[in-house]
Amino acid sequence: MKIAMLARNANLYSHKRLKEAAEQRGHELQIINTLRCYMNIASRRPEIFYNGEKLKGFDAVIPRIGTSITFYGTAVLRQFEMMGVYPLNESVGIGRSRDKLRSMQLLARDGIGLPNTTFAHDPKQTEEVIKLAGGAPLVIKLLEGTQGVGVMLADTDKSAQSVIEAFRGAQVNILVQQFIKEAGGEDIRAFVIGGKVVAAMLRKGAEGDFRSNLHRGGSARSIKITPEERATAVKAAKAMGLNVCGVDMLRSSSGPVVMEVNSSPGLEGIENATGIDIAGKTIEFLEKNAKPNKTRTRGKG
Ligand SMILES: Nc1ncnc2c1ncn2[C@@H]1O[C@H](COP(=O)(O)OP(=O)(O)OP(=O)(O)O)[C@@H](O)[C@H]1O
Ligand SMILES: [Mg+2]
Ligand SMILES: [Mg+2]
Repeated sequence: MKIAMLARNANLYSHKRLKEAAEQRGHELQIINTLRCYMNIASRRPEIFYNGEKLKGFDAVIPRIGTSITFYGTAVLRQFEMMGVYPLNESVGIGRSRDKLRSMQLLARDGIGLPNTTFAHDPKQTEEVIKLAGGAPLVIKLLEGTQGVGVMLADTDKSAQSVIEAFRGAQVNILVQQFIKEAGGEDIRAFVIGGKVVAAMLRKGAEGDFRSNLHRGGSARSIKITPEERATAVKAAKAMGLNVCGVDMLRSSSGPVVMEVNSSPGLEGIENATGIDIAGKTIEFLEKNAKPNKTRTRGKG
């Protein structure tokens, strides 16, 4: 196969591992800097150019699009889709995953367990929103945060109110969510490839932090998840329309609840914690599925 990987930094662990895994299996993998691609949206003749040359002959594309370039990155990926190149994850699925509210709505529709979540535009509804989410303690999240930045815990209704009002005043979109205290600062990352959980880890936040993100100083270890957790992760991936993703869940007293689904999950934490060759499994998935014009998005946008 000839594989394109849309990524900005070729030296990141995940990117190096995917390249290595592809080459080990006899494929060619070209790292393409997403922001340096330019496109010709010509009628019936979609083209992408890179460093002055037309990109052609690719069987598959691996999107590793950072959250800061979602708009341009998904446009470049969509152009590959229009050309009939098989995407590891489709542009539509990535777009969904980048908006927490949109993701939650899709997951809720499919009956997937979620923390009680509320959203409002009008600052006058703050009190109602707090009540609807079940009252303090509450978690307040920026709609487009990542790596745990922009996730806050409000201990009282009063502090929740002032945080919500501050963000609303600054025109920032937020979610207000029930705090799952019984999770004890731990969450589960289930790594899904092609409708199966291939690895799972338990992440624990740094001392005194309720956020378990590894980027915030958390630690991780391999765990065996329950059949219910496994089914929830698989269902969440399907609801989002993602072939490869990291499903983050909390262990609540009423079973697993999904916090978010990451469409470009990092490989370093999960490979180190579990010893599982995620990069190899990803390339294997492409070997089985990457056929020309197999993308479902093609023609749908
Ligand atoms: N409702 C909640 N109850 C308890 N803990 C929570 C809740 N929501 C988030 N957390 C904790 O905060 C962390 C960060 O939250 P979340 O994953 O939603 O944010 P993020 O910034 O998008 O992170 P990521 O880098 O994983 O995309 C979670 O991993 C979890 O440990
Ligand atoms: Mg996120
Ligand atoms: Mg998270």
